Amino acid sequence: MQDSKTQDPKIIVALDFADEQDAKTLVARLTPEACRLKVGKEMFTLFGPRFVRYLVDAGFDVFLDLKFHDIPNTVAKAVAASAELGVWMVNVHASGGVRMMEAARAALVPYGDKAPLLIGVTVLTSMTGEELHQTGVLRSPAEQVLSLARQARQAGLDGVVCSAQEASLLKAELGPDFKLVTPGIRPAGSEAGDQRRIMTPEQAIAAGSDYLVVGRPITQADDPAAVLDEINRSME
Ligand SMILES: O=c1ccn([C@@H]2O[C@H](COP(=O)(O)O)[C@@H](O)[C@H]2O)c(=O)[nH]1
Repeated sequence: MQDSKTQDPKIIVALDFADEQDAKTLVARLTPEACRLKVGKEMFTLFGPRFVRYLVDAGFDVFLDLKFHDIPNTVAKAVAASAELGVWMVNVHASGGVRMMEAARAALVPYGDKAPLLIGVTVLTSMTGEELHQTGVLRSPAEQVLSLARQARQAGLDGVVCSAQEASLLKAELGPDFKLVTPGIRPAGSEAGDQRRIMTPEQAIAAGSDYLVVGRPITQADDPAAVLDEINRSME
């Protein structure tokens, strides 16, 4: 789905709430001009497609972050089901392989310019190099991210999820049009929590991130809309 908005908000607010009303209260304080929204595994498991449609109907671009990873046929069907929800972006794990990603790409062809952006997850931003090694991958995170991003581009995906720490490398290697979606964003002074490969919003934009996923620094703030405004202003 291409941008129909005049503005192109860079921040994607990660709605990770156990309570649907809490999420809706936050959403009521946000606007589609100031941010996009992400629904992940927690809220989708609790509240399902109905909650996604609520956000789409409210005019927000929605990133459905379910990180599909399965056999090609199953992933293709799941990606097509996501397109039916009218989401703006959907993702699959790039480590599922080129054939799986090609099947996902093909499943979106019938949707034409209404198809969501299709993005490959590379190495989770919560992972350190040591943790990656423990999974059997002996490359550094940057090397593994680049390898998976190359496969994602080969399969025709629109971009990848990576950490902003890898953004300048990927922009240099894969060009300006391949979208980089970067979680692990932490404004200076905020808690890293379980994230490990982090950057501030200003650093992420300077490194070449196209979209910055920000969850807890906004959703757990006393005034989430004010924090979002501050982040948007810091990136101008
Ligand atoms: O590599 C990844 C992929 C996805 N995520 C998701 O982004 C948000 C980040 O939330 P914070 O509260 O800002 O840490 C969360 O929904 C993750 O599931 C990621 O962090 N890293």
